[in-house]
Amino acid sequence: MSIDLKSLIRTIPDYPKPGIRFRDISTLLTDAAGFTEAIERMVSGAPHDIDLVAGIEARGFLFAGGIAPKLSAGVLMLRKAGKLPGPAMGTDYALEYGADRLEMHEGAVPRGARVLLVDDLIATGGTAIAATKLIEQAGGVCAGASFLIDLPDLGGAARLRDSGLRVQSLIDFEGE
Ligand SMILES: O=P(O)(O)OC[C@H]1O[C@H](OP(=O)(O)OP(=O)(O)O)[C@H](O)[C@@H]1O
Ligand SMILES: Nc1ncnc2[nH]cnc12
Repeated sequence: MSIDLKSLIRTIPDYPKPGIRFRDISTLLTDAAGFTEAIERMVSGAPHDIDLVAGIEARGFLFAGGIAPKLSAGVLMLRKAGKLPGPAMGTDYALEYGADRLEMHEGAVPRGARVLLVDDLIATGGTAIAATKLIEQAGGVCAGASFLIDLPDLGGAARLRDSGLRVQSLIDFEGE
């Protein structure tokens, strides 16, 4: 029997700002069976001819680290501004509750490498679209995107699909 992964997500109202319903994955992460099943389902819905799994800091790292070995792929860290030690390239983007910048090491993506983008959640899609731009700017091919959670009311997954990307998510919070 499959686990009801949605029941393992906790919703915290008015975090980090009034009006935001924060979908907290920490309660799924501490559930060993739930986290294991989430990784297995993300792997089975993703394209398998992948060279690198790109995880978005911070929560995306957890899923990228779980998925990549199962696809025999490496992990590409997409970090927030100023965290990488080597020469980096980056892009600025808007969030549901602010603004941020994503960076990656120059030369981290071999030309033509097939990259699966992974994060815990997609909302407006600002972060994921910035990530796909960065991967492509670096010479990689964004072969798909996998999220644990989609907030369809904010339209991010639809925007990504409209750009031609294969997108999967396991859990939706719609109109709630
Ligand atoms: O689709 P979007 O509207 O761009 O929002 C989605 C992003 O927001 C959250 O990260 P956050 O920026 O809160 O960073 P964190 O993981 O470091 O807490 C989430 O983990 C995604 O990366
Ligand atoms: N509502 C939300 N909950 C958790 N992470 C988010 N990232 C953007 N919107 C979010």
